[in-house]
Amino acid sequence: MCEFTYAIVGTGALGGFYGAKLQQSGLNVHFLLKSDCEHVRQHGLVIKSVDGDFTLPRVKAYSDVQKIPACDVVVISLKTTQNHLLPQILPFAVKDTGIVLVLQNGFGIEAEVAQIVGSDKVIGGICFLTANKIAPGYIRHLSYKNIILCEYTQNYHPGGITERLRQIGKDFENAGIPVELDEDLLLARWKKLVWNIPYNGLSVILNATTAELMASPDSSKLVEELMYEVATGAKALGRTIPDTFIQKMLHNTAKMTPYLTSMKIDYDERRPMEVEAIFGNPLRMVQAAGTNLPKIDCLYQQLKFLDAMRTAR
Ligand SMILES: NC(=O)c1ccc[n+]([C@@H]2O[C@H](COP(=O)([O-])OP(=O)(O)OC[C@H]3O[C@@H](n4cnc5c(N)ncnc54)[C@H](OP(=O)(O)O)[C@@H]3O)[C@@H](O)[C@H]2O)c1
Ligand SMILES: CC(C)(CO)[C@@H](O)C(=O)[O-]
Repeated sequence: MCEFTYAIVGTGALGGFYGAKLQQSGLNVHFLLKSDCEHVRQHGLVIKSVDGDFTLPRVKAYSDVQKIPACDVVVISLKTTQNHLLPQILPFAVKDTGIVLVLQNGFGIEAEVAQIVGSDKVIGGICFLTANKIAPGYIRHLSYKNIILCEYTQNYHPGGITERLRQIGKDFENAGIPVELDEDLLLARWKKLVWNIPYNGLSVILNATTAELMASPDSSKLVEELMYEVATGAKALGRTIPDTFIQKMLHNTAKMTPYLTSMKIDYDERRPMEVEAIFGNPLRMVQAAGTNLPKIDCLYQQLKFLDAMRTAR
């Protein structure tokens, strides 16, 4: 089987980390950047990682997508707030026989990408990573790194384990990233929302770290109630999230090093927050199935208000 070539669309914390690991393992990786392009072209990428630091002094860095050779796998690692750019990017970056791998948080992005490239070209990846970009081309990897990979199919029907899924999985595994292949993208995405909905949302509204949210009986109760409401949403779409999964998330997060969510960092730095991908899209899908999620909806309205205030002030 031929070696896949990779394009990283958005070389920030997540794209920079995974892209650098793939290149370090010997693969041919092309990096699309915006403000950091010139710096990275000159100095490469620096990864400061709990697993060991490394530098890639030479990387193929581009600011113009039309200059990237079409690749076998195009990894979307922009913030979802920039996804309106994808129709201008993806048709150039992906080969006719290629695949688009969505590594962003949230729900419903694969369906949007399928509108651009076709539903047979889309794979979803759920990332358990804590990393930040702390300077141009400088990424700090704090903990976790594993990915769940799933085929996307129209209407999120379980997609099976395909050969191409296995090959991408192997590429990441060879790069030192633990990968799980799963058949059910919809369930995997909703399980990730069990974490992102309460912690991302409440960290902004209550101005708190994960540790602070878990230390107070009031906020930890709210976290738990929101998690159960996510499970209700998944159930409305025909998927079951077991209680044991929720209890494990609560337990693991309580033990986690105090963590400022990416939504909180975006809010504090006055950047747009990923409100639609993490809250709006899942809420709309569940509402279309006839179910309301009042606590999540309340959080969504508050976050939308704060997001709008960022540009109004
Ligand atoms: N970081 C994590 O640990 C983590 C974990 C799980 C999931 N995620 C998800 O992964 C996604 C990416 O998050 P992130 O933390 O990696 O964000 P990030 O550090 O902000 O990276 C996004 C990158 O995209 C670049 N970009 C924006 N517009 C661009 C354009 N037109 N062309 C090329 N590059 C462009 C940005 O460059 P500029 O800085 O120049 O704007 C930035 O470096 C999000 O959906 C997030 O929720 C992240
Ligand atoms: C949940 C998380 C903190 C760690 O897996 C991270 O993946 C994230 O911010 O979504």
